[in-house]
Amino acid sequence: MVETIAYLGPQGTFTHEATQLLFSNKNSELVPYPTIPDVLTAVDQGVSDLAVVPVETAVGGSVNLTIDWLIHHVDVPIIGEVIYPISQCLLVHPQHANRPLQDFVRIYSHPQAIAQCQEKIDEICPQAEIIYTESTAQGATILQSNPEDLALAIGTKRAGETRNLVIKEEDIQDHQNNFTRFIAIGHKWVDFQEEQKSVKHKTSLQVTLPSDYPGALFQVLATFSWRKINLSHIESRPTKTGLGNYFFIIDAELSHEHVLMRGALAEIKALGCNVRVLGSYPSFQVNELQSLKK
Ligand SMILES: O=C(O)C(=O)C[C@]1(C(=O)O)C=C[C@@H](O)C=C1
Repeated sequence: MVETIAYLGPQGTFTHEATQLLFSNKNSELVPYPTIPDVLTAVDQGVSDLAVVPVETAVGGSVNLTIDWLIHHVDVPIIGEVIYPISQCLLVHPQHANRPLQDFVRIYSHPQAIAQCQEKIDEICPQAEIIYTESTAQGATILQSNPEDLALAIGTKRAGETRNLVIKEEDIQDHQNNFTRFIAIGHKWVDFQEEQKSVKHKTSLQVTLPSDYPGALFQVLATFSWRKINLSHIESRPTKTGLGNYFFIIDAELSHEHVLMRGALAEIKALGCNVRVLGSYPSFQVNELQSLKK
């Protein structure tokens, strides 16, 4: 049966690339949605089998929209993640390909892509107005359909190629270690493509501390520490029930079925914490963009 996989589109986003990478061995139909809530809702409501969204970027940190929707609006487990290198390209409409960069009055892109290229923009096009879009590929689409607009877009090479735009420059991000973490969610377990090497197995937890309990967070962290379970991420997000009320989101590098993790979870519950397992899943790391070009 053909699986449907929702992703943050349109075609040519970094999320699209990450989705193709994760599911390239599958007989699947990739369906673009314009916003992160639309993607997550599609799988929550059963319109789509699986979904892929960004969850953390190297420059901007956590993608709060993704985390808040996973916590507050949908109830679908994380089943995999890929840490993927982001190569930003400067795109231009062919009609303006030979113009000097100081002629351009606008740049379209996703806020994270702009942040990743801020120094470059200040250097080559400081006069341009920044117009934020829902995705990098949406910016490329706007450029394609408005040839009269003296504008640039920042996004994937593929977004430029598929829209007949000119790739003016590649790798324009300010820092070369520019990775984004994408997660796949779904109600069914998936065998990711065989050549993918799972470098780690992670478990993501949402922990609510008991109120008025001195040192509660310290004790939660100690349950992992003395079992030597490595934590790759910890952050707090508002419970939305009142000022100062927070959940902790903790990523631990072990399967939730491992005896040590089961022990840690039991101990955290015994402390009076509420624990929700957001997912226990393989984590893949792609170091070189070359491995995608197949
Ligand atoms: O706009 C895209 O191409 C996306 O896939 C979104 C997104 C993000 O949310 O950070 C993904 C990776 C890059 O960091 C820039 C943008």
